[in-house]
Amino acid sequence: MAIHNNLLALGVLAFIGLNYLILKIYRHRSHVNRLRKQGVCITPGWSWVTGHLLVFARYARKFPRDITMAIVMNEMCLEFPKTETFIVDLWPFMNVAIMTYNAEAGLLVTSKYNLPKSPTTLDTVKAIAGGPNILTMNGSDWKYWRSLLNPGFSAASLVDHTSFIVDSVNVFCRALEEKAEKGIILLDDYAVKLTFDVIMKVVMDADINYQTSDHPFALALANTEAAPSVFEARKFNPLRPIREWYNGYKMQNFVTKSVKKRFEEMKLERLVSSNKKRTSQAKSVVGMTLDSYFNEMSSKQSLEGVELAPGFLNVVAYQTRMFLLAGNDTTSSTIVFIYNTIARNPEVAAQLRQEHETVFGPDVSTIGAQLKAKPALLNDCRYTLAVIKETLRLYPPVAINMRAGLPNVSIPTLDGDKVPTEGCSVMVQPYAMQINPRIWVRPKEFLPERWLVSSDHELYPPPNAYRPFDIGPRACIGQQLTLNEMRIVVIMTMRRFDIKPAYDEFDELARKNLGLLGKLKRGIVGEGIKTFDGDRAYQTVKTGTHPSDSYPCRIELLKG
Ligand code: HEM
Repeated sequence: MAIHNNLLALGVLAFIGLNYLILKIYRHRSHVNRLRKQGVCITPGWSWVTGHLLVFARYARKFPRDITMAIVMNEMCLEFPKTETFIVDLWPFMNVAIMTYNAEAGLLVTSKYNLPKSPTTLDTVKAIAGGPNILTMNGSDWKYWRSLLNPGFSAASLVDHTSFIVDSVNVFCRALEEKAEKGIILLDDYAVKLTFDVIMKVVMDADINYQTSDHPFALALANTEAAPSVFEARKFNPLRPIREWYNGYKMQNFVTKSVKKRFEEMKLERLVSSNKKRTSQAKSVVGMTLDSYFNEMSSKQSLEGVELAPGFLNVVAYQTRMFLLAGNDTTSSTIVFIYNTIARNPEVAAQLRQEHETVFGPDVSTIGAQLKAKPALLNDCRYTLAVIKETLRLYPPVAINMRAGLPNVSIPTLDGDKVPTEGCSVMVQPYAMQINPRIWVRPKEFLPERWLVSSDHELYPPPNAYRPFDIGPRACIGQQLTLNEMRIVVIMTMRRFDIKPAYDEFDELARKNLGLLGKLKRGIVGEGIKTFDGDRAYQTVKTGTHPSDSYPCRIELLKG
């Protein structure tokens, strides 16, 4: 009898669940259908049951399995040259999405209307950041944090960072030197460690030396997947939430401990100096945050027994974790793609070396000291900056800017229609926009000179169509820092090393080392597609953006 009752209860629950699901699907698809009937431009092949999921899967089959979603989206974009804005329905993976790669529409979304960040943004980064943070917040919360942290990224503060960036790049160079002429290395691993050392210093004022020894936070971060590609099975791994919880716990633990320690140090400094305005440690993200915490306390309040409020400590930890994510893989993957584009364009390498010799002279060993003494020398390397900008045009590491639609806000299409945004996610596609053949001349070619020509030249970049850092009030706070860091890396390595991709050798080795199961699988499904646009190095996602297979390469030492 008891079993019978339990089965009945289960049956009723399943029935309610199924009806709820059907109702949800119906509501969602009706929204798309309404837009369709209004004549809004929509990707062909939509169905009431699967939306565009099967269409998307068909597009995805043309690419390597691990490629970023943005490249697949770009392929969809190519179908809409007349509107440059269209609807895609990938529910339940995402809300009804308005995709746009139109420069003017993108500007409206992120500047004029400055649409709010979509709740999906927090879902995507929650495993890493732990909770709401500057990237995901809206309204007054966001304003508070942005104005608090902006000064730490001002030109004057960035000059202060030059010295430790140079030191970190020196460690990077020593690591490459050790591996030079010795076999294949995975360059991405080295670049990630370098950028992690730098971002830890900027955010927490911590010298963690991840380039020379392991670090628990970095390992936990690397093991957490922010947003695996939509079509990857690992997204559905039932163990994933447990692993994410464990890594999140380790990250939160490390950050809160460090913040508490810093809080006590700053408190002591204020007590000793009785200067309640600013302490010497207020330059890092954590330092600035704690400084404002002290400053907001009533001046009469004694510092002696003051503790950090647990709620505030948590928010600081979320912000810190977000910064460590935002500043790491974005920069490291761009560094690797810079080397890749240089390897594919030898004339670019020659021009870079020529520029560095002109600015810093023939003795490569003095570059670090020169940069420390005069950080403004970076500005004399205009071609270097052009190479970095052009790499970011073709390989933008943040491949989608997602916002939430609002009532009464519509996005114009190129042919003059309007797409109502209410209830939709609005997704600006920087990659598709940055290679849009309607507005860019020779869009797929790597041409650093675009960034050096005058405005009447045909190669001159079209307005508002270059947005690797986003455009508008929510644009990347770290963009000048990362451009400085990347310039220092290129300047300090170009005349010491020649870096060549070694995918052929790597793939051959992988084929030889295949186990029985691997061979069987290859026999059945084949090797799969391994290149994009003829290049074996393409963008994949793991935590953030990374080059495929971590970029196997060989390092050659240059005499000089
Ligand atoms: C090549 C390197 C980088 C690229 C391409 C990049 C790109 C971007 C983009 C596109 C956004 C807007 C994201 C969105 O709308 O969802 C953004 C925001 C942000 N970035 Fe970066 N970023 C880079 C490096 C950095 C670094 C080094 C830091 C840290 C110092 C950083 C910190 C942030 C933060 C905190 C935000 C949120 C800003 C806000 O909403 O107010 N980024 N970045």
